[in-house]
Amino acid sequence: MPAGSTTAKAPAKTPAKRAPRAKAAPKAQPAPPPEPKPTALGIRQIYKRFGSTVALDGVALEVPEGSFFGIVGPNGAGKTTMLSIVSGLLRPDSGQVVVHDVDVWKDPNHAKRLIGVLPDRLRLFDRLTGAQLLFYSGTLRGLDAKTVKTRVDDLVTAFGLDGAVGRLVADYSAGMTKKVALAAAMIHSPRVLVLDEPFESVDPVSAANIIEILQKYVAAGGTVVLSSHSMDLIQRVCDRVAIIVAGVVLDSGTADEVRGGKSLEDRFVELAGGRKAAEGLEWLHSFSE
Ligand SMILES: Nc1ncnc2c1ncn2[C@@H]1O[C@H](COP(=O)(O)OP(=O)(O)OP(=O)(O)O)[C@@H](O)[C@H]1O
Repeated sequence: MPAGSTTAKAPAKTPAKRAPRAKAAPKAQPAPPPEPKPTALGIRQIYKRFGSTVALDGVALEVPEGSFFGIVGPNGAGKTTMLSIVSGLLRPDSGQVVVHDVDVWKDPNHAKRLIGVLPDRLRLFDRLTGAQLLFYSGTLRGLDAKTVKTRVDDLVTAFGLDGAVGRLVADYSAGMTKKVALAAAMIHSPRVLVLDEPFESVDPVSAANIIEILQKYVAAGGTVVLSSHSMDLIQRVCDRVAIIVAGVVLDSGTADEVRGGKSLEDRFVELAGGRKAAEGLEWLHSFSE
């Protein structure tokens, strides 16, 4: 027997009672990619000239349902022209716009029921009071009087216009006019809101209020497309962005994709061709009197 070996038999181990093996948890499957959202607004190869000025040079954009979509671009880039075409106010030379599968230019009546518009140059019936204007807007959209009245009351409260609705719109300040026009654009609960510079002239408290209204609208499945010169605001509230320069979309996508790690303002300045040096105005510094 080899040294070191032992004859003592180890006591036979009574097999420990095994706990019943827990069923293996099913392997976690990677979450399927989210279904792409349907297109709320499709802008397809839009061209528009005014005489020799090319305002839109083949603009194409897809805006998914439930987006808060911001359009930025320098003065004269074509933002208003594009939003006017999208909302059926201006006919393109060629191209197509669809809103929830309805062709804006083939079926304008149907398309306009789906869209609420805040145009750039407001042409409101300003000899009406705010309340009359809102009532008129709702009635024009085919709502019955009782529904319009309820919605007018809700909108007036939401936009903080309580003290102003009895006055003529012609006497409103620029910001109040913007707010009443925005309320009028929403009264028929459209599926897409097209807003050209909605925050221009609006004070910061009212702007925050409007943003909250729009965010709730988007959370409920509505789609907002707006233009603004406030890069900070667009960066803060929009989940998708397009940068338009000289009638061409130079970049579009999620806000993070477009920013590419920079601020939206820096990216905008980069695409818009950089800042111009403020030279040649020396005469401005030699005051006449
Ligand atoms: N009715 C019109 N007649 C002639 N030219 C026009 C008309 N409307 C727009 N344009 C021209 O088309 C181009 C695009 O103008 P648009 O108003 O769409 O620009 P924008 O991006 O909205 O500018 P801004 O930021 O200054 O509001 C500009 O060169 C403008 O002068």
